[in-house]
Amino acid sequence: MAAPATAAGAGQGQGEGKEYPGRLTLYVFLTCAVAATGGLIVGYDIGISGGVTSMDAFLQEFFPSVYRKEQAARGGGGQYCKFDSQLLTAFTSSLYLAALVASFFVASVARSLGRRWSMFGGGVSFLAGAALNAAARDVAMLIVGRILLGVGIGFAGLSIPIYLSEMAPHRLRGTLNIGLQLMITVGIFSANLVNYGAARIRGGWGWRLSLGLAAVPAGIITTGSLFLPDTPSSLISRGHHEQARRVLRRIRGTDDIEEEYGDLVAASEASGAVRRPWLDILRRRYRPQLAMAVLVPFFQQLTGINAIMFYAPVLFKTIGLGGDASLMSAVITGLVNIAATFVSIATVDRLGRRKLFFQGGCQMLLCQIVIGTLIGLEFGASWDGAIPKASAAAVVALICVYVAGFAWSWGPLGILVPSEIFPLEIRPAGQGVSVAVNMLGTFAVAQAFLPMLCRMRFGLFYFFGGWVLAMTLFVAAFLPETKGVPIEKMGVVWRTHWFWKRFVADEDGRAGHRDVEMDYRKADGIAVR
Ligand SMILES: OC[C@H]1O[C@](O)(CO)[C@@H](O)[C@@H]1O
Repeated sequence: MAAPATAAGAGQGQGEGKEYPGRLTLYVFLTCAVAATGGLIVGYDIGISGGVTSMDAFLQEFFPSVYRKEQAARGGGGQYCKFDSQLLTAFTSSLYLAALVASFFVASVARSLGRRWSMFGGGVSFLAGAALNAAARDVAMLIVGRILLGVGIGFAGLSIPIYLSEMAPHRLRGTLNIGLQLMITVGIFSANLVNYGAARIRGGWGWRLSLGLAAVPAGIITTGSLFLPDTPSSLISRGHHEQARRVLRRIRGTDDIEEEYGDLVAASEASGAVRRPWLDILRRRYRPQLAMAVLVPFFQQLTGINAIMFYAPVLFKTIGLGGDASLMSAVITGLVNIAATFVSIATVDRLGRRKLFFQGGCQMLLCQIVIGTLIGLEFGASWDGAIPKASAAAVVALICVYVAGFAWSWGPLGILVPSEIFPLEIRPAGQGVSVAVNMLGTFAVAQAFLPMLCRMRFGLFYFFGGWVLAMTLFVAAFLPETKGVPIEKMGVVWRTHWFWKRFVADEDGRAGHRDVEMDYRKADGIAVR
């Protein structure tokens, strides 16, 4: 059923979209669900490292000096610094550097072989990494394994968000895209559970189980991707027109796909002129998208979320909860993370991206101020002994509220927004930039968190809080609303934005999308200059 086009607000560049015929079919839902399972590998890895690096047997075997330091701190004193070791953080963060490097060449694979094969490649590399890690005999094996996992994550992080955004009917793009973040949160949570169980295994081999079980999510996406069709956009841009039509008919559940197909072809033809996406992306007319591809993931990581995700067990141990209690608390934050992601799924295409960013930002900021103050008051600058039970419980509760705020705002939207703003010709390159920045940010936080906790102590929460304030103001002023705008017509949100229009306007004539966008703007009652 074709609904009439609705009017789009200009102001912030908000655009309500037009409607193509078709509906949400079971088929598109299932393909998106299978693709989203790739998020499990990303999440599993984020959740597993913190728990493993707090297991005594693992530390004794690979990082004996950290182990001795931790033992010495058990009697009290030095709480903020007991886990500070560069080698230990290198274990955690080597993966993110590898993913960063991988995201640069995956863009070419996604462009020339399609989104599906890049997902498959990611799964295979991740499988190999899991095997190597589970069998590790020395730090070198551990780190090579982590690098393979990182390459897997680079592949998945680049191709899955694009896949989802290209398959989804645009009215439900947010909802379906967030399936990926949902799977990331499920991955983190499963990893926390596995760690909780593995830490209890006698004989000190629990960490092998934790690292080896990464093969399960890797197996799921590797096999799953073999059954997925490629996206219509990707098929068209590689010249498979009939196949693209077939997929479009099937995913929209109607034969009346010519209008959408025509727009996709127009977008693809416009993009045909772009032969060097890595250079073209630097052109002035792509400046708004490039700015977002860099800043959105950069800010996402500076919320400080991964300080919690990686190190929740360490952090909770640091504030004096026992080993088990701290893993258990990490499990609780994991559950909150999943549950709150559903809020985003349910509201993102109705409320829009901006409202969620704004509400989530305010909630995180408040929590960070209160947590910092609470820990500061309890411990001050010198940290001796454990925090009283009531205060520790309050910190855990506040961290949950903070995680919830993140999970319906910057978590999913940090993936969704970059995947939906780029025109086809530079979409993989743009997503590559976004994944690279995300990985760099994740790496920096992973690497810097323990030394920062050691030096800034409770002030660390204020540090991240300051960034959350900055990003919330940034969104208010610079991020246009993208809900409901067809992905191939996204150019309109920049052309009607108070700030960004100056970058896109002067190259209009050469933009290629001009006609398509003009039609869209006329249809939607947007003033055409
Ligand atoms: O759910 C939290 C997780 O979500 C991400 O931000 C990905 O969007 C990760 O970096 C983080 O660990």
